[in-house]
Amino acid sequence: MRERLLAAERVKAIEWKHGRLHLLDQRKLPTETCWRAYDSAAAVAGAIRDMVVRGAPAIGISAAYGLVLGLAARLGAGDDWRAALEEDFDILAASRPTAVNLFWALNRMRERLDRLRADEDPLAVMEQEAVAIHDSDREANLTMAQFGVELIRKHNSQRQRLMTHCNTGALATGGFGTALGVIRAAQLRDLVECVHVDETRPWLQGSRLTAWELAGEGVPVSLNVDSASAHLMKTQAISWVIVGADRITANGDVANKIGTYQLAVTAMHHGVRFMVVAPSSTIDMSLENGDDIPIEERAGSELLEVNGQRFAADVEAFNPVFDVTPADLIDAIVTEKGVVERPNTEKLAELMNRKRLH
Ligand SMILES: CSC[C@H]1O[C@H](OP(=O)(O)O)[C@H](O)[C@@H]1O
Repeated sequence: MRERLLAAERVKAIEWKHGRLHLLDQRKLPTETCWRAYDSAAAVAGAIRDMVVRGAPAIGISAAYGLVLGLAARLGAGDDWRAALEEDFDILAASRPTAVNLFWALNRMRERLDRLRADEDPLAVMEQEAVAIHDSDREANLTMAQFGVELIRKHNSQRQRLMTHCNTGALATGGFGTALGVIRAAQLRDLVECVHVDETRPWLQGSRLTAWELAGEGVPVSLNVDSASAHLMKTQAISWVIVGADRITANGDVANKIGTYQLAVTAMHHGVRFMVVAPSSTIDMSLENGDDIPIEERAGSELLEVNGQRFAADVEAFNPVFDVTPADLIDAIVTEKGVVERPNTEKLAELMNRKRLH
């Protein structure tokens, strides 16, 4: 399966070359392919904030490269670069609040910096660490794709209908995707009759990004408005809802794109299995449950304006872009360390004690 996924790879969102970070501007997809080059930590923080790049793992990877860019500038200034670099850590950490992968990546970069030996070149070491974060995410996705497709086959080895929300593909990660990685693997194992894709308002990650990623690889896709997902689960034989995550707490509660919680409630009501696919860098054991996950609220203009046309004047807009799904609505959490069925605190603690495979 690993080789077949590698052979099928068509899409990437992040490239580090010649000491600069190149990001595919996801605000322009699918109608325009526009790559942007970044050469400072502040500019990368802006790209994360403005969702040029988005998706929990992709945000973490981009922040790691952003820190390398910050270090290059600080070393060049010749001042006490460690103290000056704190400003870059802070600006990157402030870019978006919910995806814990951002903080996991910055912490991993800080830990490597703290282990720097006098005979090591700081820039070379930190660039290697950022590349390692990127590569390990790709490897984790290949592993999770295999774990997830085996879980699907365990319950049903025939072609079946799957549902997904938002975008969890190559555009949201270091490659292949998390939930979309499982769906890609299911397609390669001839297990897919149709993938029902929620358009995922207001940013339309589903209709603009997921439909584009999957259709471009011949995966049968049916796009639906978010409010049709309950009707689909009632009237179609959907076997799994498969989604990603931005932060998973110690008890298995999951923060993910707004709309995920109601999908889970509806899935429980209709006997549809619910799978969350996320690398262990998404698991935040410092939070006991999902009540404490910071939920990002974005500008009301994302709801009230389209293509510069404002829908309604003087109208308040409530625009939280994540919600929290309680662990008891989740059938399985798939990570690169293994699969946790019926997640709870004890099972997640055991999983996190396992050695990372990549
Ligand atoms: C592979 S995790 C992707 C995760 O991130 C998305 O949020 P956003 O597009 O706002 O960064 C969404 O929650 C996805 O599940």
